[in-house]
Amino acid sequence: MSMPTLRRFLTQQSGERQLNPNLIFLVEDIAAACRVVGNHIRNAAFEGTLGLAGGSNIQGEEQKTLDVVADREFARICANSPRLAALVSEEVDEITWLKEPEAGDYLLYYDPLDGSSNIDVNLSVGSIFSVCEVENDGDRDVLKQGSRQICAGYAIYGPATMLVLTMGDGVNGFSCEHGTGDFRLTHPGLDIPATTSEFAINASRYHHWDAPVRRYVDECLAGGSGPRGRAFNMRWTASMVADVHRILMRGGVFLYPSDAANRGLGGKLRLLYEANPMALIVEQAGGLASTGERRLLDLMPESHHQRVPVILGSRDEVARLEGYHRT
Ligand SMILES: O=P(O)(O)OC[C@H]1O[C@](O)(COP(=O)(O)O)[C@@H](O)[C@@H]1O
Ligand SMILES: [Mg+2]
Ligand SMILES: [Mg+2]
Repeated sequence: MSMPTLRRFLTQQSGERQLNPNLIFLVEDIAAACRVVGNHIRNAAFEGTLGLAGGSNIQGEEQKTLDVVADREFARICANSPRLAALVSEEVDEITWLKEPEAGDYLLYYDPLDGSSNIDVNLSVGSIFSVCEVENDGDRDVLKQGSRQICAGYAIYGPATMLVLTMGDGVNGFSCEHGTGDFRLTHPGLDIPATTSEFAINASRYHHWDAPVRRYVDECLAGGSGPRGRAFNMRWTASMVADVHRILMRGGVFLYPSDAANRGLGGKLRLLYEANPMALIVEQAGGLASTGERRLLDLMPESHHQRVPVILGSRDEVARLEGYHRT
């Protein structure tokens, strides 16, 4: 079975799908950053980087030392990319401008370490990223609709490190080969089944949920004798990357909805570097991604750390949830 490297995959796209060499450089830098972050995570006990960093980010969340390390590595490695104009990171309050933006330059949005509450218990975590293009010379607007993303992906640091990538033409999974460090195409053409019997939600928030979400989960939990007429399974890892990865591998639906406790903040997950990249990946793999009321990729961002409700995964379940929100 042929397993081309990420470089070979990116450079072999032909015809209309041919990629700009500067975008290839950037994706390779992102992959290098993910490889380095994965190594730091694996060596954290030796490097003394487990535990809290002692500060908090703009979201008021306590930073883990590895949140800070991962952010620094992304910035250090990707800043080499020739046409990268700006970085928007979960861990940095302001936008980092690397150059005067020109039309065709790139904007990189990233969550350097996702699911960081799992770090100290040695469970799967990841990094999420998204790339948009500067439209006009001098344009410093980073608030782009998700549908304008030209590339999105994530790395999962699990039993194997994997990079899952879309360049707007399907979704492909690359595994990091231990020893060479090469990312090789091991999971081409990922496709989310339209139907599923598995959902993922933090059920400890049940008492905060709105009626449509309660209805959906209650119906799933009712099993074979309930309105859905079949048994559902439930999984929640508290790492969006791990939960979305499972959905790409075997289907499912993921919910971090708006609820009575997070509505004032807009939701929990961040639009530009969590929801949008995952929404593009899920749609490109044949699934749907919604706030419950609207397609995520159509939202017009209002601020670069904006939070949103997220419901994504297998088409039939997301469509059903949207239906419950309409009634
Ligand atoms: O702790 P909760 O409420 O279950 O939230 C878990 C969610 O928060 C997140 O950890 C947020 O990501 P960060 O670790 O980047 O802040 C998601 O990965 C995950 O889905
Ligand atoms: Mg995150
Ligand atoms: Mg994070």
